[in-house]
Amino acid sequence: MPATPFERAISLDAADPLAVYRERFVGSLASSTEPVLAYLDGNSLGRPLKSTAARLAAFVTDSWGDRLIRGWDEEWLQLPTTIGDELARATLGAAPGQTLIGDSTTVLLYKVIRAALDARPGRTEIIVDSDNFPTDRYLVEGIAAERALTVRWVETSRRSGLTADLLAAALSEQTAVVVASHVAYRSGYLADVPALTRLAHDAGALIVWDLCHSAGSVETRLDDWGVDLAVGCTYKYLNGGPGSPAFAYVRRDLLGELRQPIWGWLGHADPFAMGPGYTPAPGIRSFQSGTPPVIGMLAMRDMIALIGEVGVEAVRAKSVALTSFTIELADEVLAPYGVEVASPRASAERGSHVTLDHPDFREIVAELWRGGVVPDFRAPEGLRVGLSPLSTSFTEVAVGIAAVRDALERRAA
Ligand SMILES: Cc1ncc(COP(=O)(O)O)c(C=O)c1O
Ligand SMILES: Nc1c(O)cccc1C(=O)C[C@H](N)C(=O)O
Repeated sequence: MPATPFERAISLDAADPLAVYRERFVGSLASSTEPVLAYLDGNSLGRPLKSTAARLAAFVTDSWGDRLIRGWDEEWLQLPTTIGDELARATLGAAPGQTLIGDSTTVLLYKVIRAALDARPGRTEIIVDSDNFPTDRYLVEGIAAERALTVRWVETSRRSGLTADLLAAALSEQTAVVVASHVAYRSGYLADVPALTRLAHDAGALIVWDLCHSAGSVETRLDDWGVDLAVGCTYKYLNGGPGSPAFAYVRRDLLGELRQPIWGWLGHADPFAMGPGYTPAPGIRSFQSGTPPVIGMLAMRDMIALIGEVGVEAVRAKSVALTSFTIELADEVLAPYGVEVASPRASAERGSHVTLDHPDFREIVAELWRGGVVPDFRAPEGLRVGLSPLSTSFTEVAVGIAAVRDALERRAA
């Protein structure tokens, strides 16, 4: 008799070389066969690592409490670039000196898009796709209005993403900047960053990549891929906690050329001179504006170190195994109830979440949350299963899919 989904999940967990890391997270399962909570939303907010509790407590007593104002000179002012370089090495594929932590994703995106636009004077269009994340679309609309430019919309479907063909058809000698997501927030579509970057460059444009849904779960090789600019959040697969600051990558040879628009004192070459006039700092520090959010940067350090320890290839392999298992169970268990897979079936075209469509999912997700199964809902009818490679088990996936089946079954009865 073929194994049931639960039996298969238990064997997959038993054979998973990364399973040992699950116990490092707060709220991880005591036993893989009896999950307390099937947490399937690590693509929105990652679980904290247990080591983070001690790191935060020690910061209050030893660092903030003991060093007080001296902490700025001794360590804190350097943290945006120190942690930026740690992140660059562990998962971004970027050499030191090009990555900065600070602000929110939205604010950093604004800064890099504006800087890129100003580097392409005379060009009149910004390209963005219609299913990109709202903040990306709204920023592009706002910046276009601010600068009297045109938004060239590329129509993407909520089940796919920005392909090379679609981008090639939209690019022209008027394109100044393209704004694109590496992993689409709804479908999980994984864009071909090197190919799209080459296309943008061939048209003389710059391209800004939103890495929110890939950083920490999908390998990136920003330097090798010739990426111009990239921004991502740290509260999803980098487990930095709610509202942890974002990161920005600016390719080294653009650093002298690009000027970001928010001229604050800590982006100045000599902030403590407090002199007249703004002279940008050399290097990536010119993308900083104000005081770094030090407390918010601490937790991600634990996850960056863990990804470095495990290796991003192993993290990606587990992510692919989890998303593949989710699709396998969706086809087997949920398709008979009319559920459709709204994510790419080819793992090479998929990030670390899977979206399933059904007209009843809005209500069903609310029921699931009450019952200890936590995916999320994205309109109009998508249930997103977020698979955080180092903290999600195959059994959590099986528990989640069974709960969805039970909810659909109750409706059918
Ligand atoms: C692709 C993408 N961009 C941006 C954001 C959010 O930006 P912010 O951190 O400024 O809220 C998210 C998630 O919230 C996202 O998924
Ligand atoms: N950033 C979020 C928030 O502040 C509240 C609730 C959810 C989020 C998210 O991260 C949403 C997520 N980026 C998405 O892809 O939908």
